[in-house]
Amino acid sequence: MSIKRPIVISGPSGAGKSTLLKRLFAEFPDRFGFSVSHTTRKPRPGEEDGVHYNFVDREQMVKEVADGKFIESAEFSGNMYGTSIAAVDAVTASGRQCILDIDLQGVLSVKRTPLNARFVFLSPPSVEELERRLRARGTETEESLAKRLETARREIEYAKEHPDTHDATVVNDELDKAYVDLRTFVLAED
Ligand SMILES: Nc1ncnc2c1ncn2[C@@H]1O[C@H](COP(=O)(O)OP(=O)(O)OP(=O)(O)O)[C@@H](O)[C@H]1O
Repeated sequence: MSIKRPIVISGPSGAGKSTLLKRLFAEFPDRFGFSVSHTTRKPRPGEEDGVHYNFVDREQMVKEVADGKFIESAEFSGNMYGTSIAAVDAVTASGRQCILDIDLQGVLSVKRTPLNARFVFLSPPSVEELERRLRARGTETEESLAKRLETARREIEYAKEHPDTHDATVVNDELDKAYVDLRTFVLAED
């Protein structure tokens, strides 16, 4: 069986991307592989280097981006994030379908590459609910929370105004329902 097109999931911070992908990888460990992004932000409790992210310092990342080692990279909330060519190659080499979790700037960059991905936008039910969830997650300072909410408003607005950017939108209101919707999208034949 040939490997299917990569899938890009994007959506505001706190929309539930990690939560839903964790379920997907638990249900289909052999079918899907995660493209591990690089970031210059500090790990959150429970995050493992090389698993959730490749945690790097800014100097190293700036150099590798300049050396052309990244498919996309972007500045978000005061930190750099990016997808290295090696991260996608590693998944493909394992024989799995690649799943990428990237922000809107990354989505627009990936669209200009030959990756030929399918795109799904994960939306929170509202910005108010997003704020509640981010506060409950307890990972943000007031400053980073405000930045994330501001970016979320822009991303939701952009997705509304440019519906062609994504092949599907999943609203993460009730988690089980959102998971079924996401699962349906990722399993759909190209
Ligand atoms: N449907 C849901 N109902 C209630 N809480 C949810 C739901 N989905 C996710 N959450 C909670 O919301 C918080 C944010 O989810 P998660 O960390 O998965 O978001 P994310 O999109 O991966 O964020 P980031 O991009 O910042 O990593 C988590 O604490 C998670 O447990």
